Amino acid sequence: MSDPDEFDEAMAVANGTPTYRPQPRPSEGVEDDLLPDWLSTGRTADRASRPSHTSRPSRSAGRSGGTGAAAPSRPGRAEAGRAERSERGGTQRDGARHAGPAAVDPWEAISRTDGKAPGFASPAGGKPDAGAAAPKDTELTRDEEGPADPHGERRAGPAPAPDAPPVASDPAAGTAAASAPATGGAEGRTDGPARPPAVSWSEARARAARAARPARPGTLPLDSALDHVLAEPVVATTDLPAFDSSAMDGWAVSGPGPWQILSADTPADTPADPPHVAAPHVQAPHADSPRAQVAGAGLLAGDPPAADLPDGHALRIATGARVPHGATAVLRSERSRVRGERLHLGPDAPTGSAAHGADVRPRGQECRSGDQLVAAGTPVTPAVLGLAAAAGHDELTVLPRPRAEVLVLGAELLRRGRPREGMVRDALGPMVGPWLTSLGAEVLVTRRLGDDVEALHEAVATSTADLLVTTGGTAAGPVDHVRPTLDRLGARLLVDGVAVRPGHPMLLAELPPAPAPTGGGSSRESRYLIGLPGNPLAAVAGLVTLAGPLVRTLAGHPAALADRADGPDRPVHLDGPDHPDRRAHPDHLSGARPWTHFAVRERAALTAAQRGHPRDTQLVPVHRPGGAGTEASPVPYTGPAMLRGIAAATHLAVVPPGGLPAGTAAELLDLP
Ligand SMILES: Nc1nc2c(c(=O)[nH]1)N[C@H]1C(S)=C(S)[C@@H](COP(=O)(O)OP(=O)(O)OC[C@H]3O[C@@H](n4cnc5c(N)ncnc54)[C@H](O)[C@@H]3O)O[C@H]1N2
Ligand code: MOO
Repeated sequence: MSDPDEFDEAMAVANGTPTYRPQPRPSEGVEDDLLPDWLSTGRTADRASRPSHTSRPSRSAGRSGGTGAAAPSRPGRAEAGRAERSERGGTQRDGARHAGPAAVDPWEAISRTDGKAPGFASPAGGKPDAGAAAPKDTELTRDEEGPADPHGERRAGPAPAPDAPPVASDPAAGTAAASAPATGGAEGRTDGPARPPAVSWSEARARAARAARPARPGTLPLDSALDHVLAEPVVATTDLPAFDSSAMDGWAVSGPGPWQILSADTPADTPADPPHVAAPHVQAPHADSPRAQVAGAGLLAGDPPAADLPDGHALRIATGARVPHGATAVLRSERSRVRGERLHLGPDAPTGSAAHGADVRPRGQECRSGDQLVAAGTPVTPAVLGLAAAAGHDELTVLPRPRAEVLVLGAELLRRGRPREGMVRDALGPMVGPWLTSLGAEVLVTRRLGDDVEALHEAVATSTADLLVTTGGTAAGPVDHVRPTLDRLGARLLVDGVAVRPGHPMLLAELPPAPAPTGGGSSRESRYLIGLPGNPLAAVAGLVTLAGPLVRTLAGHPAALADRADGPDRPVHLDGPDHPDRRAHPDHLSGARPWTHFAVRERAALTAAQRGHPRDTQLVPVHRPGGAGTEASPVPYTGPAMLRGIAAATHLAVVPPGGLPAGTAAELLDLP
């Protein structure tokens, strides 16, 4: 099929309907000592290997997928009635335009999306956190209550002739002129301005991964450190356990039994559970210790040290309590029997129930003071937080997460209610922010800007976020403002179209430095903008192709190493742990961490042949009900404008140009 877009739509209905069953996510570990290597990884070389974008290639010769088809007009956008609706506007336009996150110091900017504002202190003396905004959701588009533009401003000019030259200094005029039909294939041109050939899918990923590096580390309190990457290892501040402690509720005993109970009030000849044993030789408990409330319970967790336990004696003890000096074992209550004032092994007690050391957790069993518990470069999971606390830490030294803003473009988008009158619901506003969060970004705000080119320019020019992600407006339509706005701002396009279906108009740009922050701003060298195509599945393709590698890099995630090592499309065989590619590309580190679901190089045989695109990589939503090592089935409803298929999918399969026969292994990308 020669028309790539016809191809895309045809593929949407070509796939069969598989049976869907839930499946577990893969889980892998994270290697030690990754971060130091990572931080020293070829920054200079990476910069040098970047394409030069200081002078952007001319767009004077058009850019298409080879069919010469005219750009499909976007429903209603050019219609007078539509413009009129837009001009009625909404109520939040001006407010929304200024509704970006307050400028804050980068070290103040590490905030949780629940609105808490933890301190993020640089070890090098950074400022304490003054708080950062919770993610916001603003709009410049219409909602159920009415149109969103109170002033009737619709600044984008009419669509120019297809071959009109770009006018970079005039955003309205340059809007459509600079946007040739964006088909992204490496070959085939029609009328309209020229674009450079789209880069291959894997080269695009590699460029995104190499574009940036993590910012300076800082410290965060434990309750704010989740999902950050450790910049320093977690080291034990003490032995764990810090003292010999009881592993069971029962009796601390000294020597072989029977034992004399250090109490006089235990009923005679009764099972010893629960005994009521006073421990007169135990020191007075702290006022706030459990013993203060439980008289006669023996030694409880949290009690101060007890006196030595004499040979041949027993003392009631609870799980977690400090084992007194002189005790040789803990005898579980269910394995004991009390007769009068003496404690015996119960009739069913297994051999060794009171052997030396039985049911005692010796000091240092888990670690010694100074032991490394978690390596630098490891993502902070809930378990890491727990371990860090157990090991005596109140805060962790981590890399800041990249701070992202989402700009949703399109005046045809409804924020609430049912699609109607040529308008569609905004499917990307609710999706892109959480997707970026799952990748490791801190999403500051999602703004809806309609088709207002000036609002877009202002939003991009004034943002202090590390990463801006736009949706829509990447193609050739009259109100596709993203590329012209980047031109106007002097941005460098690092990726200008990708040979992938869907999603070929996607782009990645490095923005000029942020405006001088008032009260804070980014600590990073650069700001980036990812332009996601407006077709929803194409936007997903942009997220996995560009946002995944870039965000992982900015966040310092070890999986970014594999992204950076990516290159031109090539077959990948990483089946064995000793395969040289696998050693060079530590993709096995990506694991199933909360925001690292984009494991790379996972593979599965496909149950159905994939015709593939003649020139471009194709990303195919698949479902793999059997989990790792089993086949993956393409799902139906995967047209570029559809999300039904991807919502049912577990992965995106990477189908190289030319397709794959059934049963052939395809690379799989995990989905969040
Ligand atoms: N002449 C050509 N026109 C188009 C080409 C092409 O090669 N030549 N490529 C098509 C492809 S493929 C894509 S993808 C789109 C990308 O266009 P934009 O990034 O400019 O996106 P829009 O035009 O704004 O929107 C496209 C489509 O998606 C809908 N949309 C946009 N945003 C949302 C949202 N937040 N939620 C739901 N749906 C959204 C929008 O209504 C349009 O239907 O360009 C093609 N054109
Ligand atoms: O089909 Mo478009 O490839 O980017 O959705």
